[in-house]
Amino acid sequence: MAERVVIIGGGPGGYEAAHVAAQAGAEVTIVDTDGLGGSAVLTDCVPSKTLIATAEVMSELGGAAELGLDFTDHEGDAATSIRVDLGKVNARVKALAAEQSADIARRLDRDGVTLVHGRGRLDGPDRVRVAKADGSEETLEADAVLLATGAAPRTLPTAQPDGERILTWEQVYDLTEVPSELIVVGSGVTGAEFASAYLNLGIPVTLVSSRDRVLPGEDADASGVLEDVLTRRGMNVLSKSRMESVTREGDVVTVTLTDGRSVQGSHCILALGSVPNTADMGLEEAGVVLKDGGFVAVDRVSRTSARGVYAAGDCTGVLMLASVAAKQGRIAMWHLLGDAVQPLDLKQVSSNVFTAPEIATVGWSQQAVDAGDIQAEVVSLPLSGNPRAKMQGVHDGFVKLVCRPGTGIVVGGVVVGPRASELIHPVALAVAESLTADQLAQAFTVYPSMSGSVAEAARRLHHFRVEQ
Ligand SMILES: Cc1cc2nc3c(=O)[nH]c(=O)nc-3n(C[C@H](O)[C@H](O)[C@H](O)COP(=O)(O)OP(=O)(O)OC[C@H]3O[C@@H](n4cnc5c(N)ncnc54)[C@H](O)[C@@H]3O)c2cc1C
Ligand SMILES: NC(=O)c1ccc[n+]([C@@H]2O[C@H](COP(=O)([O-])OP(=O)(O)OC[C@H]3O[C@@H](n4cnc5c(N)ncnc54)[C@H](O)[C@@H]3O)[C@@H](O)[C@H]2O)c1
Repeated sequence: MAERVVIIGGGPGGYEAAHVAAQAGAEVTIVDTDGLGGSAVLTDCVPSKTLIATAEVMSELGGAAELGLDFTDHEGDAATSIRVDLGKVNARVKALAAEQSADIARRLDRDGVTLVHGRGRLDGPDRVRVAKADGSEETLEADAVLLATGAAPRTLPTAQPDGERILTWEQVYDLTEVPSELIVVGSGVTGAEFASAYLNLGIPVTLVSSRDRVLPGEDADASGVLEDVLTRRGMNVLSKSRMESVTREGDVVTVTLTDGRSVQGSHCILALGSVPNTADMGLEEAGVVLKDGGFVAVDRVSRTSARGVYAAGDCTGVLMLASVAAKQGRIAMWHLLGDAVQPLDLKQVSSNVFTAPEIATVGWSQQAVDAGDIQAEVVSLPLSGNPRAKMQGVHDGFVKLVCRPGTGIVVGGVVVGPRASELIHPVALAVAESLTADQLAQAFTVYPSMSGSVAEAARRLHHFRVEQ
């Protein structure tokens, strides 16, 4: 008899696992509350990158004068005024997210996956109870369960979203009018991306950052470049500033800081991190151990502490990325169904911060090298010397490579610049395949191209070995 797999949560952790299990012949059911694609497709990853696509065009137009495009008429007045129609942008964002969700539903249907709408909870390790919107309940028996319930925006009792002017990142797409003065609280990846996007859409932005720099988790040189660019473009970055509360009076939102200062604006986005969707799910009763903050504890093949119960994605708190969620989900199913499986290796994950400029990273970091966690050489090359960058008016950014001293094997890298998300791929390939810097340098790059800087950085790591 086919294995009965029940997956709770229809985001990338859940739906990618469903494909693997269905293709292997399992009988698969996804239980989901919000719609297939999960937060990744409906509220987080896809909508934010669609918004950022519009912001990117605005940002490129901002640099057009340097390339000889004149936006003024003969009297020197602006002949073309470019303004964002946020209503239109957000309608496009929502339509695209809905279409992607429908696309995922069609593909799962084709694979024979059953979808049950409702909220799932464990009733022991091998039974899932689903509470449906109409008040009815369904019980699903399972040989294995995958928890893939994701996470939700963190708020504070003193900073409660009202959905109009005090917003979580999930609520920004209901805006139809352009904020006159936006305050973004939190300078992690979410906060930095929204602050950068709205700034590039022409909106004055204040970024409240509790740490001494934006993106405290990223490469220090990269976040330095970003902060420099953001402040040059007019962003008000308040560092070492912790928000105490957010209040609203009429059209004015006030963010009060713990040191007594306050900042006012028309709208505020809270980007304070996430909390896992693991409460009231019968997890601990079923033997599933939770870590600090309520995240599900898993091993590198996505097993929880309860036999037959796996977990994937943001609910595990392991590098909260859509790509990692999907990989954890697939690994869980490969392991369950006895297929060849390689445990999750976070050192191979490439990620990108979609700010302008973008920051892409893979493998070991310079921070780890500096801390002595790994012995490695680091080379950094500014993009400003790259011929293509000069032609395109790109002044900020760099390529950094991290490589083992003896073997020359590339173990990490950072790219800061336009489309860094694409430029990181050769470095990710080198890390995944244990290529040496010499091998990376040997491959032809197009002249002129930004990727020429990746090869140039690799050439800098070459050590001449002269025969004695
Ligand atoms: C603003 C923002 C931008 C991001 N951008 C990127 C990006 O560019 N690239 C990237 O790789 N990552 C990005 N991420 C991270 C990415 O969105 C998450 O890592 C990803 O969504 C995790 O997928 P998941 O399957 O674990 O959960 P989710 O996508 O959150 O899906 C979980 C689903 O389960 C449902 N659910 C919850 N509880 C239950 C229950 N009890 N019963 C049934 N269903 C339930 C939820 O409603 C949801 O639909 C971004 C995150 C944010 C906040
Ligand atoms: N492009 C992407 O892939 C992408 C985009 C967004 C998020 N994500 C992922 O989602 C995860 C979460 O990122 P995030 O940025 O949402 O959360 P985070 O936890 O990384 O950052 C939240 C920030 O808010 C700050 N903060 C908390 N309380 C505060 C207060 N009272 N005042 C001021 N600052 C305060 C914290 O110090 C922290 O720096 C990350 O793992 C990230 O990789 C990925």
